[in-house]
Amino acid sequence: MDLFESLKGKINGKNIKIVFPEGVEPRIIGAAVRLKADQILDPVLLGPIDRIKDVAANNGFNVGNLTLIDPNTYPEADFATMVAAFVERRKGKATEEQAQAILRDGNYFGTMLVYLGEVEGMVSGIVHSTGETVRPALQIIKTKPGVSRTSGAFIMQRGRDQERYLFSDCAINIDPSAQELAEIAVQSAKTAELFDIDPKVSMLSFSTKGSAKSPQVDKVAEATKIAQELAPEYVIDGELQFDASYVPSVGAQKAPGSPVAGQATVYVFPELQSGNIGYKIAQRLGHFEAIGPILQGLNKPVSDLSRGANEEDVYKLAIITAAQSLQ
Ligand SMILES: CC(C)(COP(=O)(O)OP(=O)(O)OC[C@H]1O[C@@H](n2cnc3c(N)ncnc32)[C@H](O)[C@@H]1OP(=O)(O)O)[C@@H](O)C(=O)NCCC(=O)NCCS
Ligand SMILES: CC(=O)OP(=O)(O)O
Repeated sequence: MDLFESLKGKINGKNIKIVFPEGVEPRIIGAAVRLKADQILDPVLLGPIDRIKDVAANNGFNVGNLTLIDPNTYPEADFATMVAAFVERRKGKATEEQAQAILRDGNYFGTMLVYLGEVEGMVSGIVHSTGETVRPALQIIKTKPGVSRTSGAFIMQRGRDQERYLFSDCAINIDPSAQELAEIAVQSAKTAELFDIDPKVSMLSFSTKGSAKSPQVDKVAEATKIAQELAPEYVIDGELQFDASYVPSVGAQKAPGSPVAGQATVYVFPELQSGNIGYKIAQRLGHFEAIGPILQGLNKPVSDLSRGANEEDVYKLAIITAAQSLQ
C-alpha cells in the first residue's frame, strides 16, 4: 500500500493537532486547509489572525474551521503558564523577562505548545532557517533517554513502484564524531521501520572496506563498529561507497559478502556537507520525492521543512509528524 495511505489509516480519527508557526505563508495555509478537509488532523496556525485570514482569502482558501492563534494576543493566564514552564525547563538559562520576549516568537511558542501537550507535533521551517526552527526543540523538547543527538532524516521515494529509502543526517549535525554517527545510524534504522522501510544500513564514505586511507574513512569504519555493537538487531555495514551500497554488481565486486552492499535501504552520510548535498542531488537530478527532514530521537515530534518545499511537501511532512506522535 502507498506509504501515505497507510499512515493516514493510522492517524485518522485520532484528532491529532499539529501546530504550524508560519501560519501566514500560503503554502502552509493551503496544506492545512487540505489536511482539515481530508479529516487527517487538526492544524493550528500561528500568526496575526487578520493577516492569516487576508492571505488565505487572497489565495482562495477558507480558514473558517481551523484553529488560529496569535502568540501576541494569547490569553494572559495561559501565557504566564507557558513562561513559567519555559523558565523551569531552561533551568537557569533564561530569566522570566527573557522568556516573556522569546515566547512571542512563533517557533518557540509552537514548540512550547508541543512541550505542554496542547498539540502533538510541530511543522515549521518553510521561511525560517533550520537553526531558527529546531533550536527551540533542542532546548525544550530535548532528546529521548539514550539519544545524545537529534538528526534529520529524509524519506526518499520515486516512481510508481515506490522505490523508497531513508537518507540521514541531511539536516543537523555538521561534523558528527564516530559515536554520534553510530547513534545516527541506529536512529535511522528505527525511523526506517516506522515508515515501512526494511532497514539495511550503509555507512557511506568515499572508500569501500579500506580501499582508501584517511582519518575521515577511519571515522566511518569506527562508527560502523560502534553502531553494530549498539544495535546488533539491525543490519549495518560500512564503510561503503554509494555505488557499492546501491548497485548489486558493484557491491559484489567491492564488498563481497556484505549483507548491505548492493541492497542498502538506509544511507548514513559521514557529515552534513555530503548529507545535505546528497539528498538535494537525488531530489533535483534524480527526481526523488524528498520528505523531511524528520527529526529523529526527540521526545516529541518537530519537523523542519526545507524553504524550497511546496504545499504537497507540507501536507506530507505533517502526516509524517502526526504518525511520529503515535510512537
Ligand atoms: C542545529 C544547530 C542550529 C544547533 O546549533 P546551536 O543552536 O548553535 O547549538 P548549541 O550548541 O548552541 O546548542 C543549543 C542547545 O541545543 C542542544 N543541541 C545542539 N545540537 C543538538 C543536537 N544535534 N541534538 C540534540 N541537542 C542538540 C545543545 O545541547 C543546547 O542545549 P542547552 O541549551 O539545553 O544546553 C546547528 O547544529 C546547525 O546549525 N546545524 C546545521 C543546520 C543546517 O543549516 N542544516 C542545513 C539545512 S537543513
Ligand atoms: C533541509 C534543508 O536543506 O533546508 P533548507 O533548504 O531550508 O536549507
